[in-house]
Amino acid sequence: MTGLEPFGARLRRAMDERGPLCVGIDPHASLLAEWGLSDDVTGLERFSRTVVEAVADRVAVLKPQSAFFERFGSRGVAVLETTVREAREAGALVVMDAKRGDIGSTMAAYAESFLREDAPLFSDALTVSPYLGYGSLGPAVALARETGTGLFVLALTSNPEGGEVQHAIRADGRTVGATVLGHLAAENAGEEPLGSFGAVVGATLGDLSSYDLDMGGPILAPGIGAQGATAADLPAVFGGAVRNVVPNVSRGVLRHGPDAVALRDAAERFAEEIRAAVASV
Ligand SMILES: O=C(O)c1cc(=O)[nH]c(=O)n1[C@@H]1O[C@H](COP(=O)(O)O)[C@@H](O)[C@H]1O
Repeated sequence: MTGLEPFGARLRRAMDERGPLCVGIDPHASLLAEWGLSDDVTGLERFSRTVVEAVADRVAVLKPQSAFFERFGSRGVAVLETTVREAREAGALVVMDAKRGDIGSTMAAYAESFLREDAPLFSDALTVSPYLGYGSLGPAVALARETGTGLFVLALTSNPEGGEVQHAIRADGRTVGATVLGHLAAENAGEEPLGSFGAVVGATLGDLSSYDLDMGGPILAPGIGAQGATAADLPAVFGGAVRNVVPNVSRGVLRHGPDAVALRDAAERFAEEIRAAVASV
C-alpha cells in the first residue's frame, strides 16, 4: 500500500479548492511552431515546463497527452516523466492520457507502468479504453484500488466517429456506452465523496439525458475550446452530474503561450466560465 488517499477523494478536494478545470498538455507540432520553439525534444521540454510552471499551482488537474511525447522516442518519454513529477510536486493531480487497453494480462503491465508509485511515469490516474471488453480492465482497477489512483474509462468520446461503437445497441437493448457507465457505477458503489473510477464523456455531445451519468465517479469532459464546445454547454450536456465533471481544455489554453501570464489568464478565464456554468445548475 502506498498510503495515498483514494483518487476520488483527492480529486473531489482539489475540485472544491481549485475549481474543476483540467488543462491538457498537448504539445502539437503546430503549437511548438506558434510558440517559436523547435519541433524536437528541446522544444518539447520548454513547452511542457512552461505549462507546468504557469498553471500547476492553481488548476485541479493537468492531463499530459502521451502521444505528443512518444513522438520523440525515449527522450520524449523522459520529458513526460519530468513533466508528471514536476506537475505533481506543484500540487496538481496528473491524469496520464495514454488511453491504454489490452487483454487482461497485458493490461496488468500497463497498470504497473502508470499506477505503481515507484514507476517512472506514476500518475494519479490513467485514461483507458474498455473496448476490448470492460472486464479486460480488471487488473488496472485492482491496482488503482491498491495504490489510491484512478482510471478514466472511455465511455462516450468527443469525436464524431465514436458513436458507431458507443451508441451501438446491444442484445439487451442497452447501448455500449451505457453499459460502460453501468460498470463504473458498480465500481464506485459506496465510495464517498467520489469514486475513483471515472468516465470520459465529451462535452461536444449535446443532450445526453438518455444516459445515466450519475455513476458515483468523476467525468472527464474534453471538447471545450478547439473542438467547439463551451463552458456554457456543460449544464445542458451533463445535467445534475455536472458537479462531478472535470472539463478538459488543451489547445484553447495552450494557444495563448508561450507567455506564462497569458497562459495563466486563459486558464483562469475558462475556470471562471466553468464555475459560473456549474453554479447555474
Ligand atoms: O481521453 C481524452 O482525454 C479524450 C477523450 C475524448 O473523447 N476526446 C478528447 O479530445 N480527448 C483528449 O482531450 C484532449 C482535447 O484537446 P483539445 O481539443 O485541444 O482541447 C486531447 O488530448 C484528446 O486526446
